[in-house]
Amino acid sequence: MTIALDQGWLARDRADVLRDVSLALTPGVTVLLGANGAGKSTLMAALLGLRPLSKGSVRWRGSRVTDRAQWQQLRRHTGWLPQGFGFPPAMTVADFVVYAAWLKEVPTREAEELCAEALDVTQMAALRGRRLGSISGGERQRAGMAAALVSQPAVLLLDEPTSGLDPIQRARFHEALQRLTGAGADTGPRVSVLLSTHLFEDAAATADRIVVLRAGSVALTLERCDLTSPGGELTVEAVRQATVAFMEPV
Ligand SMILES: Nc1ncnc2c1ncn2[C@@H]1O[C@H](COP(=O)(O)OP(=O)(O)OP(=O)(O)O)[C@@H](O)[C@H]1O
Repeated sequence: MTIALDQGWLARDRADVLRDVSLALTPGVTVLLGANGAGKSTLMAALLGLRPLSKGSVRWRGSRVTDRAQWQQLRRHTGWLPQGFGFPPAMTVADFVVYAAWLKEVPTREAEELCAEALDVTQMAALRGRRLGSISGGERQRAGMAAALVSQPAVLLLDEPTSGLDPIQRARFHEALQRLTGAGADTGPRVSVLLSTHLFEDAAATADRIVVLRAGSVALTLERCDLTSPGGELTVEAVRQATVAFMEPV
């Protein structure tokens, strides 16, 4: 199952925030790199239908998304962890994930099991009774990821989920993502993840492919195999060398 943006243009205040962007999300992790203001969050908002395109279209399961029912279908099958999301501090981790399941209209009889699975994948089960205001930033981001994936979405949009996390919490987040999307994951068909970040380390640890956005346009697309060493390893330095020139201002 894929979500795609076809020749998407989005103009605001006389500037083009997105300029003729075409991108198809396929199973695995697509890491979206780009300088501040390149349009990463706007691209996610466009995929979710939160920003109407001036030109172009979003496609879901091969069809253009045009009417309300189609947008509802897309949203039902898409999880989203927005950048700088405000968490209700008094809510427990488990209640937060249950609430997300309710918002996504997960049937009650399935909700308990799916919440437990989401907490397990994100390694948050031991913290299920803790209030969101009493856990670390990294744990909150993993709770946010659990909430985003509780409805078993086909597509998961993660907007700078590792921003502000220390190296250990970043590694825990990478592990959670690998548990969700990696070979042998027992969550059924592989999820298509779009993860925006400023960290080459995120790309090296998680990317199946890398897309660099520059001034609202796709400047570079690379598959993991384009960058890996003969031993199959993808280093931070290899990501940096391949991408940094494409992030310079135009
Ligand atoms: N609501 C808005 N109205 C007008 N311009 C906007 C709006 N939202 C974003 N922009 C502009 O669109 C451009 C892209 O912003 P966006 O937040 O998508 O970039 P980004 O790549 O996610 O940046 P960052 O890495 O800083 O999060 C910026 O120039 C921004 O000023």
